[in-house]
Amino acid sequence: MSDSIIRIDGLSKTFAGGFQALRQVDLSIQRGEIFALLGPNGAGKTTLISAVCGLVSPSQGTVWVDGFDNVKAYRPARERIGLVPQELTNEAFETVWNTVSFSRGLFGKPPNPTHIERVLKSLTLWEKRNNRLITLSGGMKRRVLIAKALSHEPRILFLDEPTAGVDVALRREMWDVVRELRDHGVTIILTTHYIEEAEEMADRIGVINHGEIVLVEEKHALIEKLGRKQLTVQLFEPLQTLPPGLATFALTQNDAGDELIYSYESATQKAGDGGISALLGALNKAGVGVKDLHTRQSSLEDIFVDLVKERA
Ligand SMILES: Nc1ncnc2c1ncn2[C@@H]1O[C@H](COP(=O)(O)OP(=O)(O)OP(=O)(O)O)[C@@H](O)[C@H]1O
Repeated sequence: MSDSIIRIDGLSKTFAGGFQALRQVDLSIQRGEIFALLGPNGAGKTTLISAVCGLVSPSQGTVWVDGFDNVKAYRPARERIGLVPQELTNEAFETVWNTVSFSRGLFGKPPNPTHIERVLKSLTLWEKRNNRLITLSGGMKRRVLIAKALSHEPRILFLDEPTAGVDVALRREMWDVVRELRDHGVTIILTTHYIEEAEEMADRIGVINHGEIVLVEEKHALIEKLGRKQLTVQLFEPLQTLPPGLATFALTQNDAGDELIYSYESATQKAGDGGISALLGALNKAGVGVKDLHTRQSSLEDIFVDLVKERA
């Protein structure tokens, strides 16, 4: 058997109003991996994380955290988990040092300034330790959230949408931080809407929809499946028939005949017909005037819709 740090068995959650947010979820998280949980709004990601962290009580099923039942052995299970929420709440006037130290205290752990110092240094927050949170940049605030979650030395870190609404530079910075934590042996579970984030970070990807895990797959296998792109070629003149030189390409035309739509695999770029440059060459050779080009990658939303349709 592989080494699971979290095992979720038959987990269901029906809220008081009767809404079923989780349906018989079975999932194992491997020790030391980065697992990305993807799903559209309302899919059940936060409910699932909350149930694992013991913040939502399941209607059915069991969660094992490092061998501890998270209901019957709540304390040791919860102690192993750090949870990074999306936003800081109500601590604007507290200093970085105090807020991170206080988080440790919430787990009943004795003060350990050496650990807090190590965490702050590893997140490049050490220079800011006496700053009030209100004076920090957005990126620094996100790092404080991670520092708080690491203050009690958890082995597992949950990150709920770690880069929602942040710019590209900061997103890359967050990714580096997460990777470094993994290199130090922390198991990471993150939720995200960004395919790019999952693509960049995750060892494995799970997709949840309508409270059901619809797929769990090793990243590379998933990207092979999902990474489709579309190139739309706008023409100066509508084409009545495709010139023979274009017959080898997987093209469709719009009704007006002035757009050609070409689908190809983005992840591998291994189109058997030679790909975009060959297509443009063939258009040129056939004397077809190209007005404009657009590429479009399947969005996560598209992918989910496809996944759900496939499994309907
Ligand atoms: N306390 C609650 N009572 C009733 N329904 C709830 C409660 N909390 C969540 N839900 C519902 O459960 C479903 C799943 O919500 P959840 O927050 O887990 O989704 P999510 O995948 O995290 O979505 P998002 O990406 O929007 O954060 C939603 O339809 C939500 O309205």
